Amino acid sequence: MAKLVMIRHGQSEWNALNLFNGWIDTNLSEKGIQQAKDAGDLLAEEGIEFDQAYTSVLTRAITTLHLALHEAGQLYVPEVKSWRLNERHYGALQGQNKAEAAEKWGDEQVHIWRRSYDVLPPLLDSYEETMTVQGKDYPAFDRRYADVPYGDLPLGENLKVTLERVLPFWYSNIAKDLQAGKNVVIAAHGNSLRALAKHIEGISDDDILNLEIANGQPIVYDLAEDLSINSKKTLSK
Ligand SMILES: O=C(O)[C@H](O)COP(=O)(O)O
Repeated sequence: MAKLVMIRHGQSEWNALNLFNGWIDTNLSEKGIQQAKDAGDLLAEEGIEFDQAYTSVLTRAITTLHLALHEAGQLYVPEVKSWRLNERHYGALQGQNKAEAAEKWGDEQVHIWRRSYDVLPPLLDSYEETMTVQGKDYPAFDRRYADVPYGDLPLGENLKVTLERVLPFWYSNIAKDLQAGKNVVIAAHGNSLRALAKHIEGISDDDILNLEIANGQPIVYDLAEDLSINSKKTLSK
């Protein structure tokens, strides 16, 4: 039996501003830093000893992993970062305000873009190096993606496409560790984790619309050797 813990990063600066974040690299807000530390306290209380950690190549998830592991006294745990665990790419919505988008396109359309399984958001026309929001430059695509084959970089993703790029990494790394009985922690993003939860829990394309994952609240799965779920619980303060 192995434990899999999934943590959505703490609140980001763009979550706080209600902006579509996606692949844009933003920091944790003060609240997000506290949420990440709280997640570490909860894991310490739970007494889980991790063998392997995974995260994306986005700062908000990496920082969350480090703060949580530090708080849990397990910063030494080996970690692997992969672009495949990144947030879903929000296409041309990235950097836009979610409430303003709802005023422009309607609540229902924006909800479909945010939560449907297979409707794509408006796509970018081309890869942008950086984007400027509120006078600040943010890297969009940079050297952290140098090893990703050009055609694999998204111009916008729905949850289905997100799952399709998460799954190769699940099979090549995470599932193997779990089958070997290792306890694994993944610090990632609302939608890359929804995609993984869909796969692990066998959630239907329709029901996945209703799954929300909160910032900084660890989800603990106890998994059998065939990766079926013995139990699942969400930790919160
Ligand atoms: O990318 C984002 O904006 C968030 O991390 C997730 O946003 P959502 O809840 O709108 O999918």
